[in-house]
Amino acid sequence: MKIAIAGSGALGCGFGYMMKKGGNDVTLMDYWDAHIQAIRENGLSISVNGKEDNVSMKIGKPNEIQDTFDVVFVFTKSMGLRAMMEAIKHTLTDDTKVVCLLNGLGHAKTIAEYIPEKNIIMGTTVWTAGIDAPGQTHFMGEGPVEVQNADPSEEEGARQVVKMMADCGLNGVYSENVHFTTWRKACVNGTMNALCSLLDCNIEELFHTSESDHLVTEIITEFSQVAATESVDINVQETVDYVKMTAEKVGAHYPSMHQDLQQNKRPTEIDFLNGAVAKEAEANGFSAPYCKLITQLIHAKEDIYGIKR
Ligand SMILES: NC(=O)C1=CN([C@@H]2O[C@H](COP(=O)(O)OP(=O)(O)OC[C@H]3O[C@@H](n4cnc5c(N)ncnc54)[C@H](OP(=O)(O)O)[C@@H]3O)[C@@H](O)[C@H]2O)C=CC1
Ligand SMILES: CC(C)(CO)C(=O)C(=O)O
Repeated sequence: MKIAIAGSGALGCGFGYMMKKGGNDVTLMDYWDAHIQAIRENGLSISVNGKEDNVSMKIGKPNEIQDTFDVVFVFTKSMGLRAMMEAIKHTLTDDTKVVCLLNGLGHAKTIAEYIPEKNIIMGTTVWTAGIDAPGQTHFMGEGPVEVQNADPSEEEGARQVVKMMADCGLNGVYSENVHFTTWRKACVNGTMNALCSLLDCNIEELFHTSESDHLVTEIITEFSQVAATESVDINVQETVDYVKMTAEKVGAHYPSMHQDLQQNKRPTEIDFLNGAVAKEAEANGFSAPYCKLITQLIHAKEDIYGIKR
């Protein structure tokens, strides 16, 4: 397949690498000059579950890429999705599938402003990744990547993307209910990402604290109440168990929000996670006090670090 990665940070490089190794024609797109230059000059250096490799990859800024693609994976941060969709319009044909695995809520609506629903594939992943230096990244875990077509009549296209990812070792899985999968993943990030960022700890450390059970249960209860307003059934106890199982799998990883806030002093995705839940709760006439407080605290920390939103 002819594939583009729109936003080639940590996860984008990991997916791009795996899909190139699997025999696809992959182009990375990004705006970060030092990263682009490093990959052009020295190739992408990547460690996949501890195994080092270096590959040459095509990379450019969206306006420099004149090709069109069969599939585009968007891998920006949530705040950058709209601008990226605008910037890559010329690389999309009437049939290009756009796959979105970003953490957070509400992305399908943003993408639908740019392409027909028949071409949207939504999903989640628990692969983890990080950037060590421009042009140097790591990619860890075993997946899965769960995706589903936004338009119910377009299952075949999503199944082809699932097969391609499975063939590349990305553990692609077809999701029978991507709304549920997205909300369940939002519960993972609304607990682990927000709390590890505030407490400045990794996931393993968080789950060894005496308060983690209580905090995780309260936050997931609020996510569940808002999910119900969208007819998505998030069972609190099952989801707490799922979050703990995910935490055991990813271990001492620092979630992407911790990487943003504490390590790189960049804006966080909190408004698309706990912030979105607090806002939707209020719009529906109830409150989500844990999510609201966590959002305010993350924004206060961004202010202390002088991070512009
Ligand atoms: N990392 C992880 O383990 C996981 C991440 N996710 C989700 O995937 C999505 C992408 O996340 P992730 O790949 O971690 O994001 P990154 O921050 O690594 O990359 C996103 C974009 O940020 C910019 N960027 C990153 N670092 C720098 C830097 N130092 N200087 C300048 N620009 C930089 C680049 O875009 P630009 O140059 O255009 O600004 C890049 O395309 C998010 O929604 C995240 O929540 C989901 C599961 C796991
Ligand atoms: C680690 C993981 C899978 C869960 O927190 C993640 O989604 C992230 O780092 O953003």
